[in-house]
Order: sequence, then C-alpha cells, then structure tokens
Amino acid sequence: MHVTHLTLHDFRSYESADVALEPGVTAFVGRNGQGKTNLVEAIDYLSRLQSHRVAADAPLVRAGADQAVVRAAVVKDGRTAVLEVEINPGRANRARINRSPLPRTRELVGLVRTVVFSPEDLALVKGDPSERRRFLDDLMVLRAPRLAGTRADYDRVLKQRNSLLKSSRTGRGDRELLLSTLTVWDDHLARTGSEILAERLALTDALQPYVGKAYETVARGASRDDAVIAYRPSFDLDGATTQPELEKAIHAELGRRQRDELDRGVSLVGPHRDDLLLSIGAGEQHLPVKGYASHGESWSFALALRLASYDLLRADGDDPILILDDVFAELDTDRRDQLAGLVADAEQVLVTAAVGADVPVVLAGARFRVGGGEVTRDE
Ligand SMILES: Nc1ncnc2c1ncn2[C@@H]1O[C@H](COP(=O)(O)OP(=O)(O)OP(=O)(O)O)[C@@H](O)[C@H]1O
Repeated sequence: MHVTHLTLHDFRSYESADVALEPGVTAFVGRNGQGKTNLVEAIDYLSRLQSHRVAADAPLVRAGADQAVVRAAVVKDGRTAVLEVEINPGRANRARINRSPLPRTRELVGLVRTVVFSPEDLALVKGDPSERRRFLDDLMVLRAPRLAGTRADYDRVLKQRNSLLKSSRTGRGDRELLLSTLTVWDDHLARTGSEILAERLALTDALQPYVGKAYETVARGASRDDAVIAYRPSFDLDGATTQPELEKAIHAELGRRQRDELDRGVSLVGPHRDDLLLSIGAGEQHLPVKGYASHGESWSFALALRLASYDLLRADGDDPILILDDVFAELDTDRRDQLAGLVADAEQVLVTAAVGADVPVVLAGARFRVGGGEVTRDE
C-alpha cells in the first residue's frame, strides 16, 4: 500500500499542509524542529490511532486550536480510499472513509499499516516491559484490527477492577458486595485477558524466525539463532496456549492471588503484568539484552524487531508503509547501509533526516524540504 496525498489541518505545528506523495522512497529533509516528524507521525496516527511519540491526543492538536484533522488518500491493490480522522482531545474522535462517517472511530485501525523505525526504538530493548507489551499489541492489532476492541475492553476492565480493589483497602463498604462485584470483574478480566494472551503467544511464535533472520542481517557476524524472543507471562501457564485454556488459567490464578490483590489494592494477574524477553548469544549461552548487551547490539535488536514486524506484515500479503524517522543519524555507517539496503524495495518508504547527506544513497527518491511551516518538493 502507499499514500498518494496527505492533508493536515491544525495537526502539531501545521495550520495546514498538503503533500502529494508517490510510491518508492520519499525523504523529508530540514533543520531540527521544523516539522518533519510531524508529517510522518500523522500517517502513523491514521494507522493505529496512536502516536509513536505521545500517549495522549492533546499534543497532536496545534497549540491554540481545538481540533486536528489528518486525511490521506491510500492506494491498496490498485484501489484508492480517502481516510480521515478528526482528533478532538477530551471528546470523541471521528473517522471517515471516502467522506462517509464510520460508526466507530477504531474501525479505521489497520486500514493503513505502518512500521515506524525511530530513535525511541531503543526503549523497546532497554525500557520497561510496558514498551514491549505495546510493541506486541500494536502489531497484533495491525494484523487483526478487531483486537483493537479487545485491547480497549481489557484496559477498561483493568481500570474498573483496580479502582474496586483500591476502594476495598479503605475497609469501608459492604464486604460481601465487594467480593461479588469482584467476581464479575474477574470474569471480564479472564475473558478479555485470555484473548490478548493467546494472541500474544501466537504472535511471539510467528515473529521469532523473522527476528532471528533480521538480527543476522543487521548484526555483523551474527547467526539467525543468536537473537531469541520469549513471552514471559506473570504466572506459570502450565502449558495453556488456547484462549479457553488461558481463561481457565487466569481464573485459577485470580483465585490464588485474591488476598494479595485485596491487600495491595491492584490487579496482579493478567497480560498487563507480562513481558517479552529478548536475549542474544551463541549456542546454548543466551543472555538478556537488557543489562548485558552493548549499545550496538541493543540497536541491532531494536532494528531486528521492527524489520521482523515489517516482514511478518508483508508475509500476511500487504506491504506496510515504512517510516524511518530520524534513524540514520543514530546508526553507524554499516548498520545504516544494511538497513537502507533491506528497505529500499518496499512499496513506500518515508524518511526524515536533518541533513540530506544522512539519507543513504540507495534510498534516492523524491525529496521534500521542510522548514518555516512549509513542505516544498525539491525539483
Ligand atoms: N501541538 C503543537 N502545536 C504547535 N507546535 C507544535 C505542537 N507539537 C509540536 N510542535 C512543534 O513542532 C516542532 C517539532 O516538529 P518535529 O518533531 O516534526 O520536528 P523535526 O523536524 O522532526 O525535528 P528533529 O529533526 O529535531 O526531529 C517543534 O518546534 C514543536 O514545538
């Protein structure tokens, strides 16, 4: 797939912007803080209804405005659709396809599929487990957009259940009522949590071969067995892998941990406590990346995770749009050339760079200058 036209209104620093794009490589070049990332962030937002930089919507709306609009014409299998999202912080966002409103905004998710490489990716390897959970969940939703609903349901259940557990710590209120309400939330948590867990386990299995292959390519001298990913649940699943088995396992664990949860006033069981373990090494000897790997190895692993996502989405039958946001300045020449070589034949690659010379030669293509609120094509 590729985007042929991007229009912004009051998105980030842009009062308005209108950019015609083509398949192949497009580079946005300009000094720091001129709005290059803002452009690609807009396309990424259309894909997931989430930014790769901020969790909340408010920073996406131009300061002083109360609504932002992102619109893109997207070509998939020769057919064009115009996707649009209206971002209304504090109120419901709205989405349209070919100008017709969608009943639910999240129906837009996954219609554009992006894979973003950015300097923030190092946090995938070095950051908290929440970074890796988000990585898995974003990818899972791009592959199966209906799971955006499951993910939202789980977050809601967790929030409600946590506030119930927290209120129990005050010791006030009817204990019996509390426990029966908790049982209802336990059911919801086990059901939605098991769906997410089953998908994450399957995704980790599907991703592993691609991660090994990508790591072998980006880390000099590595073999495809060197990089390993393993899903680490918050409790022993005892072999459960299917959704019904996992639902039962979560239920049983909730029963075991109930007293603990009531004491601590927080949900201790479920996929929100899990992690994706990353390790590297040769033969039998593998060490966790976090805390052991060098800076270069950590970068290689982060790139491998993104490349693997790209390959997996591609294997599903549709080329996602690749966004390389400010990454080349972060990489040494070898990694830079390797990454460029791997992505050069993608259907659409959008690159941002502060200096034109940072864009590798194999990624020659259309070039835009970004500065002073304007996006101008270099002839
Ligand atoms: N909601 C907003 N309203 C107005 N301006 C904003 C908003 N959000 C970000 N900006 C401005 O946008 C600019 C940052 O744009 P962007 O992140 O796209 O820069 P960039 O060109 O990619 O820079 P760099 O090369 O440093 O990454 C900053 O000047 C910032 O103040």
